[in-house]
Amino acid sequence: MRLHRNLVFTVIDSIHDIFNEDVYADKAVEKALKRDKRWGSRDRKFVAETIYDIVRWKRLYAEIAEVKEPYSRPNLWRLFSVWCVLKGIQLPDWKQIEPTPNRRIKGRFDELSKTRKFRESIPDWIDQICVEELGEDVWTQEMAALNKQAEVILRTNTLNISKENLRKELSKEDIDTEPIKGYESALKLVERANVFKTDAFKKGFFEVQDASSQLVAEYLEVTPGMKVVDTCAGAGGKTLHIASLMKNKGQIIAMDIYESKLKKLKIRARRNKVHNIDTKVIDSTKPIKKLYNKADRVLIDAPCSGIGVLRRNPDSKWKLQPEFLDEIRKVQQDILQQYSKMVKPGGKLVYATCSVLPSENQQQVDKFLTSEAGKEFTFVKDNKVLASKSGFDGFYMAQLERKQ
Ligand SMILES: C[S@@+](CC[C@H](N)C(=O)[O-])C[C@H]1O[C@@H](n2cnc3c(N)ncnc32)[C@H](O)[C@@H]1O
Repeated sequence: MRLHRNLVFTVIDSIHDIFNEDVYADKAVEKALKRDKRWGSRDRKFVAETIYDIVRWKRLYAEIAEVKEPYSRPNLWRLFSVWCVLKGIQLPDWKQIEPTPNRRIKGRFDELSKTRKFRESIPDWIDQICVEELGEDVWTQEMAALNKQAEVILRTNTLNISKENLRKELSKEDIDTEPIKGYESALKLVERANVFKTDAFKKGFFEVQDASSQLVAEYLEVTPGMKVVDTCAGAGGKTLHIASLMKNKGQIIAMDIYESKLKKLKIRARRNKVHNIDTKVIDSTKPIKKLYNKADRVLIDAPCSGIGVLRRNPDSKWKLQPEFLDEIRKVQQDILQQYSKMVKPGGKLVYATCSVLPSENQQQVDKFLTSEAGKEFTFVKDNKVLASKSGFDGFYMAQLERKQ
């Protein structure tokens, strides 16, 4: 493989932004891909995948290269050299690249690979918490799975097209997909492609959504005509799925503390031809109280550590802080206590996270069920989705029913 200077310089600038300037990796990649309109799909793939690789393996590469943060330009080039050697790419003869014997890099890689926190490139504190909560064996497998590149999964918007017809439409646009057993509306891309450019996307035939995430709306067991509150709706990934399952009939109230996210949801709803969503910003306790005892279904897709979706957001490993985890666990319990009151007697509540940590998942549900507010509910079922078992994101979902 021949390395192109402008592509590699873009990678170096981007990892500088991510590691030294606290820019989110997806934003840095977005910016990088806008740098040169002449780049073809292979160039773009190189830029995006190399940035994500170096972000994912930062700790391992830094240990191999013996560099410390904040990374100077020469040290960013050293990280890049490690990436090249481990990928089997010959180091170019450029002045930025110090001659480093491949033997030395490979030797350090073999040595460091004996220790999980280096091999899987994970901060000590996350490794420690996950071992405590999941046990050595489960965590070792889980972390290896969370370091794999995520496949692109689509959710058919069955309001507008069937899964089979969507396959045909996409194939006309040279995108091959295959169904995934056990996931009603999901299609997996055979090869990565920019699906957002397709006519099928513009016509609202699908959304990009991981297969595990697609289990959440189904867990709510909605039917057309119900009143459903999606309390942490964000930009509406799951709200749109709920609307599809309700066949556009009934009412969905999509709530979030950020108006900007709900604005994005509205744009997506229009493209999806969804007409039964009302949005409501949670700017006080008022909008919640107004809905006490009113909803057939309440979804709490709670803010969480995101440890189940590290395949997609590898930079979270470096941005996450122990204090944030403590804080978010408090928010999760608080949300459960308050928002559960919107469920009407006989109605159902689903609590979900994209984390695999029991302290954010079943322990939160257990704590809630033994509290005053939780006494009104019975536990129906839960699903602990591990990336290592499912092949998709790590997720948790629990269904509770309010007593009559
Ligand atoms: C896991 S994300 C939701 C993802 C979204 N449901 C989807 O499927 O695309 C959690 C959301 O909770 C919101 N949030 C954080 N604190 C909240 C609170 N106290 N009440 C309601 N929403 C909150 C965040 O803004 C974020 O959008």
